[in-house]
Amino acid sequence: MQFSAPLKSNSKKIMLLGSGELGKEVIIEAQRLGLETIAVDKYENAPAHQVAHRSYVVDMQNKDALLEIIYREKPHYILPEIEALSIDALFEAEDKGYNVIPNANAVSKTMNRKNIRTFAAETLGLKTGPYKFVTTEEGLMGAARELGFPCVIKPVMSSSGHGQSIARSEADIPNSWDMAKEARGDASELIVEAFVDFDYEITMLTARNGKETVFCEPIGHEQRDGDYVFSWQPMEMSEVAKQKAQQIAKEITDGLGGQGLFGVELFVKGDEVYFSEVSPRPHDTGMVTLITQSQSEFALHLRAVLGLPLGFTFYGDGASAAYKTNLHNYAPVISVDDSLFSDNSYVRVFGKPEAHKGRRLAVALVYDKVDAALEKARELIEKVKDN
Ligand SMILES: Nc1ncnc2c1ncn2[C@@H]1O[C@H](COP(=O)(O)OP(=O)(O)OP(=O)(O)O)[C@@H](O)[C@H]1O
Ligand SMILES: NCC(=O)N[C@@H]1O[C@H](COP(=O)([O-])[O-])[C@@H](O)[C@H]1O
Ligand SMILES: [Mg+2]
Repeated sequence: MQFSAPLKSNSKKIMLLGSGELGKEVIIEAQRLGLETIAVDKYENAPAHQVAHRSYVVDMQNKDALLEIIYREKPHYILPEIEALSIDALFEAEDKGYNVIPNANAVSKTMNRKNIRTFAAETLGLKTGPYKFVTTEEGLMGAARELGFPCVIKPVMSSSGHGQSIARSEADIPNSWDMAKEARGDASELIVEAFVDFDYEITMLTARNGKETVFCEPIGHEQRDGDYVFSWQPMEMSEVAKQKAQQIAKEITDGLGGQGLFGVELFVKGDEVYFSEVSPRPHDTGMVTLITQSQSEFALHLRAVLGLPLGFTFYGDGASAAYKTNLHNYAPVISVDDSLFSDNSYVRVFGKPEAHKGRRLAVALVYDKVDAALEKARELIEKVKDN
C-alpha cells in the first residue's frame, strides 16, 4: 500500500461523523498512517476535533448540512462514529460513489434496534431473547404482560443506555414509557425485550478487511443503567460458548458486509449465546484493547478500512474503568491520583469541554491478570474526581 502526506493534493482523507472519545483514538491512528483527517460533530471542541486536521460543527441529523461538508471535503472514507446522524445523507453520498464505512445499509440497520433485531433474528435466524415493538403506552403494557416481568424497554434509536429502563412490574410501565420518550434519539417506536438472565455478557470485536475476518479475545463487561462501567479482556468462556460467539459474530458481520471493525454484543448463559446488538465501529468496552493488544480496536478499524492485514498480538490480560461524572460543569477539571500512573496502569482523559451528569470523561486502563486488573481498575477509578 502507498501512503501520502496529509494536506496535499494527493492526500488520502478520512472524515469522521461523530467526534467523541472513540473517534479521537481513530483519528490518532489515522494520523500515524499519514492520512488527512476531518472530524465532524454537533458541538465545538469535541475530543476528535482536538486532534484532527480540520473540524466542523453541524447538526448531525441534518441531511443537507452533512452532505455540504462531504461534498466540500470529498473524503475517501466516511466513518460514522455515532448513531444519531442523517442516514439519508449517507445513502446519497454512497450513491455518488463515496465509501461509507462499513456501508450505508449496515449503518442504517444498526442505528435502529428494530432493523438490526429483525435482521439478526428473522433474516439470519440468530438466537436472541423474545422481543416486541410498540408505539403506544397501551401497546407497551400489552407487550410487557406478554413477555413477562422484568422486561427491558428502549427507544428504537438510542445509545449508552439513554432512555432505557427495566420494568419489574406493571406499576413501572408509565415511568418506563416516560423515560423512553424523553431520551435523545428516536423514540417514535420502542423495543420491549424479555430480560435475559445471562451469566455474563461480552463484546466480540470483529474486523473485516475484504479478505479475512479476525476476532479479538472476548471482552467481558459490567453495565450500569445501560452504560458500560468496567470491561476486561479476555472474558473466560467455555470453548463451546466461545465458538458460538465467534460464529454469531461472523454471521452478523458477513450479513452487514463492508470493511471495518464491529463490536458484537452477546449475552452468555451456560453454553448458550444470545445476540444482543452490534456497532459497525469501535466499541466503548473495547477501550481495554488500548492496553492489551499490539493493535488496539482503533488501529484494527483503520487497517480493516484500508484493506491492510489484520494480524496483531494479544499482549496479555487487562481491564478498563470508565470515569463518569456526577456534575454539570462548563469547564471540568479532572483530578487523577498519581497512583493511576504506574508501571501497569494509566488514564486517558478525553478532553470533553463540558461535563453533565453521567457523561464519560476519562478511562483508567490496567495491564495485569484479569482478576487483579479488574480489582485494580475498580480501586483506581475511585481516585478520579472532577469539579
Ligand atoms: N434484554 C436484556 N436482558 C438483560 N439485560 C439487558 C437486555 N438488554 C439490555 N440489557 C443490559 O443493558 C445494557 C445496554 O443495552 P444495549 O446495549 O441494548 O443499550 P445501548 O444503549 O445500545 O448501549 P451501548 O450504546 O452502550 O451499546 C446491555 O449491555 C445489558 O447489560
Ligand atoms: N456507547 C457508544 C459510545 O460510547 N460512543 C462514544 O461516546 C461519544 C459520545 O459521548 P457524549 O455522549 O459524552 O458526547 C461518541 O462520540 C463515541 O465516541
Ligand atoms: Mg449496547
